[in-house]
Amino acid sequence: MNADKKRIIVALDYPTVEQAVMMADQLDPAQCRLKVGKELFTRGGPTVVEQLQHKGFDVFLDLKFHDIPNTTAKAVRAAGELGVWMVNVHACGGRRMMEAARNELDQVRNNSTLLIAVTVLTSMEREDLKEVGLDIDPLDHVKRLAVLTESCGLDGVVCSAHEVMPLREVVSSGFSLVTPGIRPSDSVTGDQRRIMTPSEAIQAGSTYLVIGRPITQVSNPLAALQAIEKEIAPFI
Ligand SMILES: O=c1ccn([C@@H]2O[C@H](COP(=O)(O)O)[C@@H](O)[C@H]2O)c(=O)[nH]1
Repeated sequence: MNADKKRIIVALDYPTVEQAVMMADQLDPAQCRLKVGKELFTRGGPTVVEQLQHKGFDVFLDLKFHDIPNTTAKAVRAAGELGVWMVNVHACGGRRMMEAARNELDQVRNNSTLLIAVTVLTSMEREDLKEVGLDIDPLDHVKRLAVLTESCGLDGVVCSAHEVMPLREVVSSGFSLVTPGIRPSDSVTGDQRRIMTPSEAIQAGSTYLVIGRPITQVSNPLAALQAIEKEIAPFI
């Protein structure tokens, strides 16, 4: 049972701060959260995060840190000090990196930032893993990384909605499962591979749905968001 009714995180993947802020201005912080990723952060830096926070939004800073433990931990600390709602690292950085990040974040005063880890990118399928030397089913790798992530004291993982049900057998119920790769039935897949519709993902048990282009790249973003909210409403 998820008490949090704000289940949609809108990915503000825009090339300019102006476009991102214009989109945020059409949204309601009581209804959704926002994600700032690599493109927008590289353009706008911490200022764009603060602008969105000032408008009342919880911000997921999706920079997927992956580096040596000290560097990753200090970057996560910076995110915590910025007061973001959620920040992430790559689980494949391993135990020492994730534990260092957890410890560093815990030292930030009055901090409530959620720290999660990316397992296998939703754009990857079995063949992609094979090419990088991992000849295994994505689900098996996601499970392994999720169990490792929880044992390092993190708050959740990024995975595809396909993995949510099997993951619940190996992680605790309070562990957040954040799922991008969400595609309403009438939207294009693009570069995503392990996809699900919003209602399927919620019914599978996703804690949060990360949705970008199906909302931000259509002619009427607000209508698209409202349609998704309506689609998932019976299941939350
Ligand atoms: O495995 C992952 C991790 C992160 N993402 C991010 O989510 C959004 C998805 O955007 P769409 O436009 O809905 O595809 C995007 O910002 C990715 O960087 C992901 O897709 N998969």
